[in-house]
Amino acid sequence: MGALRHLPPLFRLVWSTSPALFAANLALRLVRALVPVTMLWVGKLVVDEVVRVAGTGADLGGLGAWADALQPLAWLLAAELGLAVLSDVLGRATALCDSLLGDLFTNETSVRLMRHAAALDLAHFEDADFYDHLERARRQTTGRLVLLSQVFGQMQDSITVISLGIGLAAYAPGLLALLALALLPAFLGEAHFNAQSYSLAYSWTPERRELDYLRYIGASDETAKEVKVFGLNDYLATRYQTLADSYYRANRTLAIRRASWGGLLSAVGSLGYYAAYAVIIYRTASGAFTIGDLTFLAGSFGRMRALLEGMLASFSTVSGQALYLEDLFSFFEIEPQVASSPEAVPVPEPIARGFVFENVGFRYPGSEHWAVRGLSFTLHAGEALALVGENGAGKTTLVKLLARLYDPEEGRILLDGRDLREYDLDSLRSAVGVIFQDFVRYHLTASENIAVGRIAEREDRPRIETSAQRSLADSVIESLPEGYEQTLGKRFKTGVDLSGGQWQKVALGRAYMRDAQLLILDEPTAALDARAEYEVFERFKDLTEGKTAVLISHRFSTVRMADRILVLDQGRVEQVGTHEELLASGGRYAELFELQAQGYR
Ligand SMILES: Nc1ncnc2c1ncn2[C@@H]1O[C@H](COP(=O)(O)OP(=O)(O)OP(=O)(O)O)[C@@H](O)[C@H]1O
Repeated sequence: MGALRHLPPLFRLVWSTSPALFAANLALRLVRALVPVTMLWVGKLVVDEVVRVAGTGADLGGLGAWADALQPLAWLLAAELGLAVLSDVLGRATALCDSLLGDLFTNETSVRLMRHAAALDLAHFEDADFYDHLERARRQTTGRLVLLSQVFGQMQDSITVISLGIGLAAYAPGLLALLALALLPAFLGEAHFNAQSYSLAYSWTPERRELDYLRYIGASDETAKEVKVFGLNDYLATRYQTLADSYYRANRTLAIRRASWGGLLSAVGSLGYYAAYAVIIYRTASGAFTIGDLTFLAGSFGRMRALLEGMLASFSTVSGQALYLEDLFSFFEIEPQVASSPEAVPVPEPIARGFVFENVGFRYPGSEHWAVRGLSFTLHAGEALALVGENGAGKTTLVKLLARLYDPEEGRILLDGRDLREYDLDSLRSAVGVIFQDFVRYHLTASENIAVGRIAEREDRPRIETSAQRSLADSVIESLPEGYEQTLGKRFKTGVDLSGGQWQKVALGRAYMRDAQLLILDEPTAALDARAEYEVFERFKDLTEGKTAVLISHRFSTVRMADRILVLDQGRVEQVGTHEELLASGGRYAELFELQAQGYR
């Protein structure tokens, strides 16, 4: 029952999707709800009339007498026919409203979910529990169609039951109470098993996610070649099967218990119904009820029992599904931690002095290990700074802090003397452009793949083409059958995949497209051939002209391009200086440089 508290917010959400459809749906259902009792009543009148006419023993031989005697019956039959047609029309109209409303609702909640997820912190996405939550919420946006029409159907059936109940109460209030009492155990049983199903599904979320993941790596374009050459298929299939089997077993136990108890408790309900029926037959036989009353009462009881049982089943589905709404609504309640403060100021344009890291320390959520700590250095406005260090030294983490994907746990980062947290987040993000090492290969058109660098300018074709030229992506794109309109990647039928280096040129185009005040390139040339790398560097100066740039690379040919170099080791600054200074000082930089140089000799 507690789960039902999610229904009012659900209704508000549905109402906001389309007030007109919502209201039409309710109105149609209200009318439809009253049709059954009216039909049963007309049916009773028909029977009573037939009995009456038969009882008068009137001679129906003459046409006139015949017409006179049967006229009321004809009217009654016409009324029944009208009601039957009305019921059918109303049924179709409500089904139409339900499906339109359901589709709109799915679209709207999906969009809301995407928007909300996008507003959350990166940290959330790196947290498995959050992912489970997101996954559960996501399932709600597609599955809730059924819930909606069930809730509406439930309301309609309740009105029908009440109307039948009023009719029945007029004849036999005691029997009504008997029926309600007999159905109660089945109702409680259903509610109990729902709660159990939900907690089973809930506790298995991580495993269900693993199942999805295994299914994905077992059969996806991105993993197919590695799965084949390593012969992973059997391993993955067996692993899937083992996990799926244990989930199946847990589910089966519950399903069997539910079915057994459900059968038993509903037999109690049937018992109540037949007891009431027996009483009605007895009282008709003893003359207390007419034959018409008998048909009305038997019909009403039958109808009511079917409705109550249906409602019971669907109530338990409704409350069961409403439990899952918890996931959706509580997902919407998650607030981002990295956000703009109300007094936030815009990022200065141009940045006058630059960024200062003051004793910055950061641990990833859930990790004991400091990714960076005691980090202090200055990134001057207009300079190109290279970050060098061994794997795991903290280079990417530093960049994430600079772009405020995370906030430091210790110390602070200043921009022109103000804490980064005092700036408006949108303005900060707009001033910063990052091309990550693991940039995204969007399976969209080539032009969109560059335009993502500044999506607001996606219609600015000259800007896209200039960006492509400068990042050397133009020759790649021009050789595609459909040029800039070519869909990239293999996900869609018309897509054409690129080589690693070609993708990197496209991604680099985003940096030119972005044209941000602070440009961060994480391994921008790792996949480029020697000639392309050389050419990119030729253009590097004009990419970073008048801008502040941060460059992460393991290639010293790239690193040398920078004005200054920061050597990181285990999350701390080990050395800072120009290439020449660092070589002369003979520390870690000189050592790493020498190691790489040796490889080329
Ligand atoms: N999302 C994460 N969650 C937890 N720990 C992380 C996460 N990302 C990185 N780390 C840890 O933080 C430390 C710094 O990682 P970072 O990615 O900044 O290194 P890096 O210098 O960029 O390395 P590479 O040269 O391999 O790209 C490492 O010890 C790493 O294990």
